[in-house]
Amino acid sequence: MEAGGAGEVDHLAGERATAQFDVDHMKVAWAGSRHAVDVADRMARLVASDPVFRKDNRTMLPRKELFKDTLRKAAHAWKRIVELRLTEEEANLLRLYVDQPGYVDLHWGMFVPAIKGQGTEEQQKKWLPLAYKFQIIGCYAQTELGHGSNVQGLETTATFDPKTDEFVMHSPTLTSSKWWPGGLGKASTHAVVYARLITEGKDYGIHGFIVQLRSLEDHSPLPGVTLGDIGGKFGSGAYNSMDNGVLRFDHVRIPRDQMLMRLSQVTKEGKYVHSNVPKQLLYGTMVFVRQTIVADASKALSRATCIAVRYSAMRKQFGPQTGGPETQVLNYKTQQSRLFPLLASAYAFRFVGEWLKWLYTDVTHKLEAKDFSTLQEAHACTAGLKAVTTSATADGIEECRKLCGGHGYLNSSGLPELFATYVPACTYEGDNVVLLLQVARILMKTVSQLASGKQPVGTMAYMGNVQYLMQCKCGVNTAEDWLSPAAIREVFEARALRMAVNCAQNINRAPSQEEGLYELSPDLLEVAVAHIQLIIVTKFIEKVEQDIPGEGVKEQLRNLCNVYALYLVHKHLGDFLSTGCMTARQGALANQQLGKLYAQLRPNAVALVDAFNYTDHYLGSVLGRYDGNVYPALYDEAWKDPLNDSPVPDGYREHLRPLLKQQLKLSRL
Ligand SMILES: CCCCCCCCCC/C=C\C/C=C/C(=O)SCCNC(=O)CCNC(=O)[C@H](O)C(C)(C)COP(=O)(O)OP(=O)(O)OC[C@H]1O[C@@H](n2cnc3c(N)ncnc32)[C@H](O)[C@@H]1OP(=O)(O)O
Ligand SMILES: Cc1cc2nc3c(=O)[nH]c(=O)nc-3n(C[C@H](O)[C@H](O)[C@H](O)COP(=O)(O)OP(=O)(O)OC[C@H]3O[C@@H](n4cnc5c(N)ncnc54)[C@H](O)[C@@H]3O)c2cc1C
Repeated sequence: MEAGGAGEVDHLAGERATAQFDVDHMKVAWAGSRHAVDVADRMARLVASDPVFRKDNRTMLPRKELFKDTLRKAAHAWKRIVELRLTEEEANLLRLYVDQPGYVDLHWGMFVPAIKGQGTEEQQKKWLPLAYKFQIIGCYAQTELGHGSNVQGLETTATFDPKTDEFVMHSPTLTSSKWWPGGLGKASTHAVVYARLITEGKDYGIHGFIVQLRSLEDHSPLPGVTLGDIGGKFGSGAYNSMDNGVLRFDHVRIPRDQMLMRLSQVTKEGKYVHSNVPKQLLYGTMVFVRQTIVADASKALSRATCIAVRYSAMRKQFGPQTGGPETQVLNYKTQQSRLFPLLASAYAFRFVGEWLKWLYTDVTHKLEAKDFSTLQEAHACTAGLKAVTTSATADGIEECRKLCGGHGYLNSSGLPELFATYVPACTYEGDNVVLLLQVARILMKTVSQLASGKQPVGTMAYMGNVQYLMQCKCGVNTAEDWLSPAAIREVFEARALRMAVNCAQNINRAPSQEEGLYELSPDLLEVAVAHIQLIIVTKFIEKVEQDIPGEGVKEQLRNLCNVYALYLVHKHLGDFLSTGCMTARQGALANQQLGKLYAQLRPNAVALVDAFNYTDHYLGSVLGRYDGNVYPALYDEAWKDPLNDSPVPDGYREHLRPLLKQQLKLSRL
């Protein structure tokens, strides 16, 4: 059943009637434009109405069948994209709503961007048309068995042979086996492989190479190439639809022009030439994907909160002492204090994701004009926001499962699979701790440059206001004072800066900078988190300050923004108090205001998740159904489990019957 379909009984109608804002306009605010709502709606319904894209049986499929199902869906999606002549925007949305991780994600999401970002014009002309038409399938083969985070530690070699004008790709050790790349195990014909470039006897470090892995005739691995899937992963269904793979090379030769040569080149004679650009541009594909992962975080968290809010509105437990109807669990203050910050976070991540996309596009234009000044800002923002939003989303999905009680643990709730599919986002595209330490190092560098008068820019500009922020006092006197965006912004800026300065001072006391960074790394993580939370809060405030049409929409977004900020104040009160940014009384007032905001949010909760405009197909949850008619659906769903195919289970004759007979004998004794 789909959102708002005709002829349904809406069990949540009462909830929808209490909304104090125009849901249709909120859909526009969420999606970014009316066009974005319409096109997403069209693609979601196209997928939901196509039986090939059915996914309600996914968690019951054995791995081989699941993988075949993924291949079928990917091929069918491509057929529909071609038949309907979908635009790139429509095609991306269609794939999103198919909602099954598979090789296409890496083909479009990493292989193509790697060639675009690191290939010369000539290389792009040769490879991209093949990739665009799916005449080749590509993946991104960087991580190895022995090294993932430490990219400079990769061991695969690409040794140039001037005699044949070829590179020789080789995996010298077991630990140099490529390990994890999605799509590599079974589907890809090609890969962008990251390997140490060796020419004229010298190791020039990591570079990218396009390597064909499988025959385009019969898909068998090419000579010298060992390929396979790395095995089952966490959860049922979930990321098991993806063929994360292992790859080894035994002296495999590729033409010289398959080295991605936009950033550096090797001549026919074997001379290494590095263009006058920062080496870190090699990491450009990761920066691009980290940016998309932030947008995906809001999608995953909004799905989980949509399920938990709708279910909490229909689920009833206990009731007033005086008797009468049971209470909707959404009315319990504890339920609200666990759920509403997650709902607010979904909105916060949506808007910061929108801003990050703008930043990424802006930086890309500057890079094209050979202006590299914003590269560090792009790295810090993508790495930090990726880390903070994915960690909060993974934790948030699990909290939503608990918020749905026992039924949340059923696969049919959609939450176990959503969690299992989502949680590796904390690891891939950079382990979150490793990424936060990158942000912290940049913050420490910025603090050390303050003394020399260098003015920080971009999202670190606030650090230039050091004199004021190190000594300012929070002016909040009443709970309502916490509704001031200026007050919120100031305490978040002061907290982030004071934590950074304190940490920098402690590092300076260490025998060496390196030792200080090592010893204080747990503190550095917290410094990075404080800075990134400031960015998210700031971008939400800026969003709310824009012109937002629709009755009551702006007010709801302001409430959500305040919930997000004050929830963080409450959660990290220790940081705010220990840095002297506020008093314990002001902390208590923040919490008092938070309670009032939850009460204001309560009548709008169901409508706020309706604004995500998700179909029941995309949500994939019996508990999150648009119509709220949960119990009959839960009951029906149970009977679909293969274990219920027969009333007497397989194994009865061998294992249950003898046991039961034996007990019978004993009882007769
Ligand atoms: C069609 C659209 C759909 C798209 C959606 C697709 C989504 C598909 C999602 C599919 C799911 C999963 C796919 C998963 C894929 C992967 O996981 S690929 C592998 C990812 N691997 C990693 O992320 C590894 C993490 N490690 C690193 O990034 C680096 O090794 C690390 C940064 C940790 C350290 O690098 P070093 O070179 O050793 O650098 P360091 O000494 O620390 O720093 C030197 C210098 O460089 C700066 N720096 C580092 N990284 C960057 C960067 N990315 N950009 C710019 N600058 C960078 C750093 O700040 C230092 O600067 P300084 O000035 O010298 O101090
Ligand atoms: C589902 C999935 C899909 C993937 N897809 C791809 C893909 O398509 N292509 C690809 O190339 N790779 C892929 N990867 C690999 C992924 O990018 C790496 O797993 C990731 O970068 C983390 O690296 P690692 O596994 O080496 O972790 P490790 O670095 O070994 O991490 C282990 C632990 O050590 C800690 N640690 C590591 N370094 C430090 C440090 N300097 N300071 C403090 N703590 C540290 C980490 O925080 C973590 O707790 C995928 C991984 C997963 C799980």
